[in-house]
Amino acid sequence: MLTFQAFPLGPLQTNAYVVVDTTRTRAIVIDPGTADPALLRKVAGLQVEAILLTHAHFDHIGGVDELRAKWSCPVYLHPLEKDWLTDPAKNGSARWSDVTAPVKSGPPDHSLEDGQKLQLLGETFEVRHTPGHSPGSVSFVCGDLLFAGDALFRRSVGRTDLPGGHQDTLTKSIRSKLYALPDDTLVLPGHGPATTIGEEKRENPYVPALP
Ligand SMILES: Nc1ccn([C@@H]2O[C@@H]3COP(=O)(O)O[C@H]3[C@H]2O)c(=O)n1
Repeated sequence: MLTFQAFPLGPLQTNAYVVVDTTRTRAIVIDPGTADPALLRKVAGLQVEAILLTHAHFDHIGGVDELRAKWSCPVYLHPLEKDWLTDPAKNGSARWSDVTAPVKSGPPDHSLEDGQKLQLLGETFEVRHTPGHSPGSVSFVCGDLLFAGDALFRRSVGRTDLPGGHQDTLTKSIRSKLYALPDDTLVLPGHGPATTIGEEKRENPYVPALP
């Protein structure tokens, strides 16, 4: 069985996830907001196969280059945000100098697209394009795990007032791409605690499931 651990990192306590394979030899990292020592200790001695980005706001990407350099692993990002890693204006770090220094890294190595199936850790990670919080937001489905980025939170959803955000688009993404998953799917969001699809369909005040 895959195992995973959340690391809430940085000024916005953004969840980075380390997912480890059944043999406990390989890992992937989702949304490394910083190259935090605890996260680095977790992957020390493992082969990091990839860094997956749900989107490229600064608080999800600050650890990208350090991890990529240490493990020579590729970085995956949706093409609508391909320029955001290299541009502090686009990734938001230029705007919020009160909470962050400018965040800048090299460009992504690979593009993600809706429906793509990534073979990582001996498992399939399906990409679902879930725009609305940002244009290139994606979620990753692996078995009964959903890495939802900032699309869906426990009893909340991502903000839609930032550049490229759009509320109706987010609502549509959540209903069509995430609520379509089985109720017992464990939702691992970009901020805050885990939840399940069934709970959010019943209890989420921002995007109730349609009857
Ligand atoms: N003090 C701050 C500074 C920045 N932000 C931005 O809001 C975004 C929420 O989604 P995110 O992808 O986690 O990125 C966050 C910041 O861009 C924020 O919400 N609050």
